Amino acid sequence: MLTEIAYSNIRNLSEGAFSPGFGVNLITGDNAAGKSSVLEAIHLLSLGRSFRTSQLDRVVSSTESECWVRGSVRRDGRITRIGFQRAGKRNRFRIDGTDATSVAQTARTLPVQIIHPDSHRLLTSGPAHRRAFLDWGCFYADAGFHAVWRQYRRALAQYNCALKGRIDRNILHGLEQALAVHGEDIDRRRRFYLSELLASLSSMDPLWPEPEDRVLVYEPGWHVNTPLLDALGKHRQRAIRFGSAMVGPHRADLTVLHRGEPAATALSRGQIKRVTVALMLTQMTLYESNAGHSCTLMIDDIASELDAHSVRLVADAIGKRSGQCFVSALSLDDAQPFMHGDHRMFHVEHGRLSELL
Ligand SMILES: Nc1ncnc2c1ncn2[C@@H]1O[C@H](COP(=O)(O)OP(=O)(O)OP(=O)(O)O)[C@@H](O)[C@H]1O
Repeated sequence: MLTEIAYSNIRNLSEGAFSPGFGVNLITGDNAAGKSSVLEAIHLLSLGRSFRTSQLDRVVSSTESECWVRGSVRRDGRITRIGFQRAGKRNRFRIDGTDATSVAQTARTLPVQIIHPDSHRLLTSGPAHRRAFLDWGCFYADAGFHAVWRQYRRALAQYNCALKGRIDRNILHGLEQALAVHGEDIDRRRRFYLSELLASLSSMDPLWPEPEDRVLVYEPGWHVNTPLLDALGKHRQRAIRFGSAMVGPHRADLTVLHRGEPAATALSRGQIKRVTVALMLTQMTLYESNAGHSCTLMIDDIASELDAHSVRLVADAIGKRSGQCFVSALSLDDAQPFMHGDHRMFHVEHGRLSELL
């Protein structure tokens, strides 16, 4: 768990620090006070990226050229200090006073999961969101996944360059072999992870409308009964025409069906949000039971578009797990359903955070 956090120049947060508690940490404040920016700081500390934008420069205070976040993480009685700095176009990650070799190190030290107003895009937007969801689970559940995934991405980038004729096309076949080996490995790992996730889904049944009608369909990104190498060869001419690989795990998808129809069109907006929360919480609790330690959960403005009953269901589902959680809300009234057990309250005003005692 995160025991200390300090930050500088994250959007409207100039400089600040606080000590969150083990249970629920409520962060209240008016619109534009800086609540989401506090959660963004924690997200940056773990993953070096924002959950709101892919352009990190937007996160740095507009009048400054750099930002940083530092934190202390306690696990099994040991404290690890981690840090993230964005200066100019450069990101730097630190662990216990030395540069981290990759962001995977800080991500594993402080696993985080965030549920925010756009999380429903997991169901309503393109397959990239669902692949990211699957790969989040694989990354934390499977120590070997990240290395294979990187090898695949590297081979894919080279393959796409060769398809466009930027490098020698004679190497296409060799690259297809590398893509097939790593791609089938990714697929095997995703399938294994998914089987575990499916077995755990029932723990969040109260959040699903008619859970008995729920079906999740995984599509690997190429024809199921064909070896990936053959599929790549078969689609090579099309790939040359479009300048990118047509098949492979980078084209995978996971469709959630409700009564046989895609949940994105069969369910209401509020139901989609509940199902999204159910999927993300299942993923987190699965991680926590496999890893034996908790993940830091952040919930940004959950009340938006959910009725009181749905908020209560989400709060009950969250209350079942023990572990650190940050909840942002406009008022203490909105946050009331989450105030169970051990909780601390913080208030943000014009980018300044203080604890409510
Ligand atoms: N790069 C930046 N530099 C300075 N301020 C910024 C920057 N990016 C955004 N802001 C401002 O920071 C403020 C805080 O935004 P934030 O989204 O954290 O507020 P919030 O409390 O979560 O609001 P809401 O309840 O409306 O979601 C806003 O006024 C926003 O315009």
